[in-house]
Amino acid sequence: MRFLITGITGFVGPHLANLLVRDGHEVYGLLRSSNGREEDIRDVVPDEIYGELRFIHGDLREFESCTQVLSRVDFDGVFHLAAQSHPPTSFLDPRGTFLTNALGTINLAEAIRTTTPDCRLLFCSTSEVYGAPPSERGPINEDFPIAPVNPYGASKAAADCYVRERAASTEMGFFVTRAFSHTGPRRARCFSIASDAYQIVRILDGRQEPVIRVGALSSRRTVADVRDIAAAYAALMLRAEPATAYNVGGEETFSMGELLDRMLDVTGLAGQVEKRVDPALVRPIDIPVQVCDSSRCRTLTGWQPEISIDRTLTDLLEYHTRKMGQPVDATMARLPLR
Ligand SMILES: Nc1nc2c(ncn2[C@@H]2O[C@H](COP(=O)(O)OP(=O)(O)O[C@H]3O[C@H](CO)[C@@H](O)[C@H](O)[C@@H]3O)[C@@H](O)[C@H]2O)c(=O)[nH]1
Repeated sequence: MRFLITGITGFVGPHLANLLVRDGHEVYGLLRSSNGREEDIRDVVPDEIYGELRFIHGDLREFESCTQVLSRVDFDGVFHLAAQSHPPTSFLDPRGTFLTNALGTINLAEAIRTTTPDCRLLFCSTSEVYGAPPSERGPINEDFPIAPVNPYGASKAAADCYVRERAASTEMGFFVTRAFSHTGPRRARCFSIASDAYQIVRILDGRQEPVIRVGALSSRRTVADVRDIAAAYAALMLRAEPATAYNVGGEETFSMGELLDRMLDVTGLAGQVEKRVDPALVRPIDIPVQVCDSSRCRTLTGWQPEISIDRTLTDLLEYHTRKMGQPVDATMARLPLR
């Protein structure tokens, strides 16, 4: 089949591209006209896969640009991953966040409807649309109320509702995924677990004093590996019901502090670093706990997470070591999983 991935230079996009190419699909990546850089994905895309990928330029914020992209190639499905995905940034730039996340999705969906109505659309929404439901209600399933607590969640909720409404009111094959917390190789260091991993690598390398700047270590999340999330998206593209939302998430729930301690343990730094709360990393409005119920996706597709949290954390540490341009061996020799 022939697929388009928006957000090909983002976090999940390259992992999804790997998987789809390996499964024999034809894969195109959408690059933003102004600053799309194909090379950005080479850190997790091996040469043989990279050679198979094709790229198209386009700007989701412009409707005409979306229709041009969709008119050029006859896609069977679009994985719409492109977004302003950082909740703290959404407080600083709510208009930009809505422009990309809400209007960008409307442009894309409307372009599909008017040019290639048989094309399926996976809209990558988020667990953030549920906000912070009381933890005594148990794991969050898709029937929980939409109640975002930041502009990022609100922008995704708007697009999430729009996509499902369009599919319910028309014949369009549009559906929604709501991924819970995920991390792994390529995770940017502005996100919590990757921020901790990055600092650990710097400390091991002697570039940072043994002090880790942290935010809310008490926050609890069901955490998955990014490669498992990509596999769920691929499985859902083939089987999802139109107008339906699917939670996607890991097996286990951890506090951010527990994950930091695991990384300190495996790198031999436990007890040797100070964890110092940085007010800049403490969010004025935060979500204390989110536990995922992804049984709808699992029952439909048979998908389940395969990668252990220890493997995920080790690969994340290795990724940031390589990214820093350091010889991997010195740091990685400390990791027992290698
Ligand atoms: N360990 C640690 N945790 C921190 C730090 N700073 C903040 N936290 C806390 O860790 C939690 C998770 O934050 P992130 O992993 O940065 O991501 P997020 O804000 O939950 O958003 C991500 O996940 C969503 C899905 O659940 C995505 O939709 C979103 O795009 C993004 O990927 C939050 O409660 C945050 O306050 C830190 O330095 N270290």
